[in-house]
Amino acid sequence: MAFLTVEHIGHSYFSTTQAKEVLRDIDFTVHEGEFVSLIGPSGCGKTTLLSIIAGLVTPTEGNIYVHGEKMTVQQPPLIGYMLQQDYLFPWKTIAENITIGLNMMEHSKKAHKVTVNALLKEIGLPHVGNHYPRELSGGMRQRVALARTLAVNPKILLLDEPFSALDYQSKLKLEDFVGATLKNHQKTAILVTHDIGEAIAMSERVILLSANPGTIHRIFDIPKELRQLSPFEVRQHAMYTSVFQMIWKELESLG
Ligand SMILES: Nc1ncnc2c1ncn2[C@@H]1O[C@H](COP(=O)(O)OP(=O)(O)OP(=O)(O)O)[C@@H](O)[C@H]1O
Repeated sequence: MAFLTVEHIGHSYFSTTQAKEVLRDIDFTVHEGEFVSLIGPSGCGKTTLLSIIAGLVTPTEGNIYVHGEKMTVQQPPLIGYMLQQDYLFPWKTIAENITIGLNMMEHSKKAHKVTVNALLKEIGLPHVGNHYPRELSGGMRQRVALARTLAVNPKILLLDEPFSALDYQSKLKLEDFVGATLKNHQKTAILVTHDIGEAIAMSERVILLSANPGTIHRIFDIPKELRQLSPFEVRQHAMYTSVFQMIWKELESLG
């Protein structure tokens, strides 16, 4: 059974004078532990689709199923979000920031401490728990944001351009880090990105949306040879350029 089923999703935004159809008949499934990317022209509805999957927006048409269960806005699945900005609270320490989601759950403070320490170690920042976000670089802050997301053990991770605010070197390092960490935790993830290279490097499948309204134009299966590599290694592989050119050509054909 598919872990996530996106079934005939359609969405329109309504104002007092008009309705704007943003998504039409979006249909795909994601398996447990799979990493899928959404790409497409600006304004084709990628963020709207993520918000629908997260249960933040009720679609005008269609349904979302997680593990076969129909999702409702009243009872959304436990979703982890990673965004372009890290949204760490500047007045809280790194450890307190990681604990924010955990505090809403019924665990003891001692259990929180164990989780936070394990995550700090995992993100390679074991000694920053008592520091404040302003003392960390952009890449380090995004690693903390990932730890905060993983702390609540979400069913699905939704990544909305989480690397786009970083310099190129930090972006490549963080792609590798996030890819390895999510694999390690066997998390199912959906990434929205404008960077075709990033989508190829991180994903098992790339879904290309066309715009006005957003529909699925084509789904690309990333070759097995690339899927076994880290994102950085994928970018060095001989097959990378041909996959890039194939997706680029399709994206260009959309105008
Ligand atoms: N709350 C809203 N109310 C009305 N229109 C909206 C709303 N949110 C988004 N839109 C419109 O819906 C369309 C799709 O927006 P969305 O942000 O989902 O696209 P996107 O593919 O993520 O864009 P980008 O790649 O530029 O980030 C756009 O035309 C946008 O202006």
